[in-house]
Amino acid sequence: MADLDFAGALVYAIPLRTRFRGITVREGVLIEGPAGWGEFCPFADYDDAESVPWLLAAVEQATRPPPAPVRSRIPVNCTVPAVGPVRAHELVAASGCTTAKVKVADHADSLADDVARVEAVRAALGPAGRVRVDANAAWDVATAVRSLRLLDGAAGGLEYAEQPCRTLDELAAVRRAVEVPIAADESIRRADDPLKVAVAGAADVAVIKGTPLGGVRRALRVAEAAGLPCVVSSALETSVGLAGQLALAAALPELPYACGLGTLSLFTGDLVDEDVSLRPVGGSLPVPAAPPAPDPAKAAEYRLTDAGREAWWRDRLARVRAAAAL
Ligand SMILES: O=C(O)CCC(=O)c1ccccc1C(=O)O
Ligand SMILES: [Mg+2]
Repeated sequence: MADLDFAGALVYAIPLRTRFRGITVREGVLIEGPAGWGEFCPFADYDDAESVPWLLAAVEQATRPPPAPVRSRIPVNCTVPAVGPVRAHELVAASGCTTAKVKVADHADSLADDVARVEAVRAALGPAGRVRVDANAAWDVATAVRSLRLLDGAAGGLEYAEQPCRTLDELAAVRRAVEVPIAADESIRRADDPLKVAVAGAADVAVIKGTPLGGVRRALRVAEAAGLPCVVSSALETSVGLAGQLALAAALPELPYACGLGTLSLFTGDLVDEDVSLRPVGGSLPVPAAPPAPDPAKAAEYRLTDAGREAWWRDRLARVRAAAAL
């Protein structure tokens, strides 16, 4: 990969507005190549082997133009972290989205909080909106069934529930027991064979994250193998990496649901100029022809300044590059 500027990689750190997936500051690296900029941003708890597809996604974006789009705008959901009902209502009302994804099961005994959050989100969306929940594999089957019945009532009908439990067998058992459609997220990302998800009768919807799946082309193959309706979702990239996720959503043959790509609202800032920043307007995002380049002033503002931490990222990039044989 001689044409990629690994030495000139920009290491960033952007604070989040609310804690999400246990993190308060999003960190990553931007790398420039002949087709533009790519983003390498595996979460800190991912080991080198698990980070390889994240690097392949960055390399693909920096070296190859995206596949041909079949649509030019992508409807997105508002992502509601584990906040109180007043804040949840504000977030949804300010988002301009007609679909909201609500994080649930964030802590032990969260059900009363989850119900209040889901009720507030429904009130903010009105009866025509869609409410989905994401439990990030936190429940066992019995808890999932009990919780989803309650949350389905609180929502006045849930669009679907994302990854209520950890295993495919558990997802299949929940799916048989409740009316709420089931979406697989972690089960797709971490499966050796995404086809198993459909075969196991475990899900109605596949959540496809292009960054951990190794880029747009690999993710398109996973989507095809899954044989289910797909929702493209972010891994909390800046606008640079989100451009690739929009290219993926634009290239899928069918896109029946709003995508989880409105996540820049969880960030306090971005690395590109306001004009090209991928913040949803009126509940959708445009598909950029090429990834936006970082704005030098923004890159300077959010440059990771802790020297030890910066060295950790550069070292990690070198190790993952070696593991990927790039
Ligand atoms: O799907 C969305 O609305 C936003 C993306 C999202 O929730 C997410 C982002 C990073 C890591 C994990 C997840 C998740 O779906 O659990
Ligand atoms: Mg999820």
